[in-house]
Amino acid sequence: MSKILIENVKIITMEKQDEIISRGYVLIEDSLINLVEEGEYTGEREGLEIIDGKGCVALPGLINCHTHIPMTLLRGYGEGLPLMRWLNEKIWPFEMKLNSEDIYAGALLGMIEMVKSGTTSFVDMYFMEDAIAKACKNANLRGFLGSPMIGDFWKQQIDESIALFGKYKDDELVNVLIAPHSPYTLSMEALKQAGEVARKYNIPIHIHIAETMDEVKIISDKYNTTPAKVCEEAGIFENNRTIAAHCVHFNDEDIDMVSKYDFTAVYNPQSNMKLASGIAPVVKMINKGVNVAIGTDGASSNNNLNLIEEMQTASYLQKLSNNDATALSAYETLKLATVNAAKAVGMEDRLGKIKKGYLADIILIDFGKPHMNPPTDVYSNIVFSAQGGDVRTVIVNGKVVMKDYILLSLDEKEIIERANRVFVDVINR
Ligand SMILES: CSC[C@H]1O[C@@H](n2cnc3c(O)ncnc32)[C@H](O)[C@@H]1O
Ligand SMILES: [Zn+2]
Repeated sequence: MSKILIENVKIITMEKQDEIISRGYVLIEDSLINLVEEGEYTGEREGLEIIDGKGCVALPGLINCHTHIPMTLLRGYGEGLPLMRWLNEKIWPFEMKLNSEDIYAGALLGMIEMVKSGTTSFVDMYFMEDAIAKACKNANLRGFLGSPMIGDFWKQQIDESIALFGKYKDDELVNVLIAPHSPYTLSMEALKQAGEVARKYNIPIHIHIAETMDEVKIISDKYNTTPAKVCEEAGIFENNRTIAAHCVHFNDEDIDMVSKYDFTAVYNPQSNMKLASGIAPVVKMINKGVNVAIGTDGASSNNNLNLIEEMQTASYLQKLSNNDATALSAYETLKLATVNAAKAVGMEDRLGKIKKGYLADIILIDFGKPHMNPPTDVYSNIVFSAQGGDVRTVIVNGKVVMKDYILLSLDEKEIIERANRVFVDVINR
């Protein structure tokens, strides 16, 4: 059995806002958290891997609820375009040339970036998810992976998802989702089938809904209703867990409707700002009881996968757009990336908190940096003052993947060089 002791550390459990252990320890046995206590560890030390957490704050690993991980390869590609032109003119022509090795290279680059900024789980949608699953295993990151259904090939794509589910159903790190791309890129028949297959296999759905006004118009012209209502009519939400990216252009009726389902709206503020898509009604959704999580979207519309930076933008944008400095506090924002995200993937009793019996996905943030002091309000310092590079140590599923800023499972230099080579190759193909 592997045992890790993190000691001398301040602990944010995310159980309650005022539940902060000012100096304590966490004992990890294999993949699980076994003890979370105040004070000194007095038990047997032989065989323990010790992590001294002095000067650090331990918190649950962050969960990025909407990504297209291999799009690190397209970072900065297709700049300055709104969504529909960005997809049609730049992104989709580039993606048509990608093979599974390219996707694997891009996924590893994304994983380095995520680990270094404190993300331990991510909810992804991309072509050839099997290559991304392989990268998850090599990097030791937790993935919730959906092979997309898009356009006319959805029947064979749904079969790919079922095969992927069969392959990984007992895996500790890889979880498979059903991923219909959106109501505007799929027929009603395809959306219905996505809902049915998700119910049959009891798999969550990952989809884009109501991202732009262009989408709202396309759907209104075709169905005379909203994108969210089309998904409801297709039975996507019925007895399914749905993780819906964007939800920017939800009206009040859409919000009331989704609040009745096991539905998570994923807020992607930087992508929505960069593509000028709009501002999601996050405060309204939370007040109506909708579970809201947070995601970066792909690195091409962001341009990074840094969830600490995303949390800061998330909160500031809601404060500004609601004209209310109390909107989406630091603590509420941290919940989007931990507790609410765990609920989104149906693992609220296993992920998103530092708690006995939970999976050992833990990060240590370095409070020794000038910009992290004085630590007046620990939540505010993490969400508003910290930078991705302040993440010192990362543990996923009880394995240390970064210790004292050094990556243990990935060769950073080699992965960056390979991704840069792939980008040039694909452009010239
Ligand atoms: C079919 S895999 C995912 C598909 O989605 C594309 N994509 C990336 N970002 C967005 C976004 O914000 N809205 C819609 N679609 C997006 C990605 O390039 C892949 O083609
Ligand atoms: Zn997306």
